[in-house]
Amino acid sequence: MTLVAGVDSSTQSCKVVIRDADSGALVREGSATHPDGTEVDPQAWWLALQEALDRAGGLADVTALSIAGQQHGLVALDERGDVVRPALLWNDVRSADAARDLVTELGPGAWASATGSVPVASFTVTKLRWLAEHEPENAARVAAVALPHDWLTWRLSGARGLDTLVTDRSDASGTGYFDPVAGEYRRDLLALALGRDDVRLPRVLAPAESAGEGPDGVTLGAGCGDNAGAALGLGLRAGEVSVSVGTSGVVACVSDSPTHDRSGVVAGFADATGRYLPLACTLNGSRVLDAAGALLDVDHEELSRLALAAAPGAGGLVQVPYLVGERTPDLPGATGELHGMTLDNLTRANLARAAVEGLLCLLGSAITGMREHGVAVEAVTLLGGGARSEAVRRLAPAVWGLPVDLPAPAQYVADGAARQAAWVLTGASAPPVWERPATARMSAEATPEVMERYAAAAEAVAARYVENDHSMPDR
Ligand SMILES: Nc1ncnc2c1ncn2[C@@H]1O[C@H](COP(=O)(O)OP(=O)(O)O)[C@@H](O)[C@H]1O
Ligand SMILES: O=C(CO)[C@@H](O)[C@H](O)COP(=O)(O)O
Repeated sequence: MTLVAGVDSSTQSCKVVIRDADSGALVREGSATHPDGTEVDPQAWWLALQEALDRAGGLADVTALSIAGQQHGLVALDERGDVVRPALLWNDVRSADAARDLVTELGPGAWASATGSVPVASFTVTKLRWLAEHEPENAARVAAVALPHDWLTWRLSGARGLDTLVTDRSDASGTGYFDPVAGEYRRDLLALALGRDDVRLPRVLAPAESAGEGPDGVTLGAGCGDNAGAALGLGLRAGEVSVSVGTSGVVACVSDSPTHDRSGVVAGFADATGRYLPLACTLNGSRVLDAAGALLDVDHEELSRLALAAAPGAGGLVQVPYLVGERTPDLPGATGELHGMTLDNLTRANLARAAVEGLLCLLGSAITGMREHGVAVEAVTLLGGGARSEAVRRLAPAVWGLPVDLPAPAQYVADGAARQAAWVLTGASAPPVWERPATARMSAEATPEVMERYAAAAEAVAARYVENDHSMPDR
């Protein structure tokens, strides 16, 4: 049996799956946690990767490996290959002003046609502008810029020199200085952000191209962004839509053609197979549930039980869950709000329900955003850690008014990376055919009034944010 490994180096943890390259059957797996925070020393990811690989039984009998990773994070390297400063992650919104300036300087239409996306604070390009403005000494030391998955692949390959850095088209498309249609970097946009363009960028490999050799002689794949990894792991076909409830919330769709949404709601990313992956991403995801559980002092199971014990609409309580600011809608400095409190409705069950409904409504607005920009959404496949919540699974079809397909909880991002690794071994024109995960379809009577009340509350939050001149709170 030929074994392949897939890694998901995500925001909160590192997960490894080891699968049979031919059938895709799961053989073993392991995971390790990442530190909290929106700036992280990449060394912590490296240590977590070693720990997760050990827990998954090591690489001695593994033939190929690919890494999928959280997108956008700025890993700035100096001439010796050392990190210049801790990485700034996709959910670090300190570059919100830089994003606004960059969009003003070029215009949203020009960004969308050049890169498929209008940059928000998550994008690497805005972090480079922030670095140039706020840490000029660090900015001057930058000799190469990598993304989390590029850096880990490079370390596994022996970190032999900046010229050996590689990436893939899916993750490059989230930088803000890559054109996914031409498959080329836009160094002019990098220079616009950093003030110079004499910086080495990872070579962009083809989907099934090898990135060289790693430990134990393992063949390395190019890797990919985590959302592209999930699409490959689920085996999403063109037109199929997924909703991931991880640290971020992501509505994504595999598409044969590129998108260029100048409103910025839909990011026009590439997928890991040569196609496209238009997606709408929220900054708030599973942690809305984590926070509600902590507030009510219950675990996830009890939070679900409480939420399902309350009536739809939580007795009038509406949570707008902008707990870490928000990206879709683009309100990086906003804070969360709880609306509609009365003596009667302020119960633990309603608080739990409002948290689950608030999260689902936020994701529902992202689904609406995708629809408004041309993506047909007839049903969605639900994944990510937050999809383990029974309340999320049961309430999603009602809040979204859509059938929801539930695959068994699994590491679909890591699975996609493993499938890419198997593809590198075949060198074929398409990834190996692995059985698609079986899904159970959940349907429910739609409760549009929940989304309507949420939309009114979210509008009030947005209006206040604009009135307050986009002030960023201390977090
Ligand atoms: N049963 C559950 N109900 C709700 N949330 C859960 C449950 N199990 C895990 N989570 C949450 O899922 C998140 C981790 O999901 P994951 O998709 O691995 O995130 P990421 O890929 O961003 O690191 C955590 O916030 C965790 O608390
Ligand atoms: O910023 C994005 C996509 O644009 C996020 O989806 C990150 O890629 C982080 O993913 P998770 O850790 O939440 O899976």
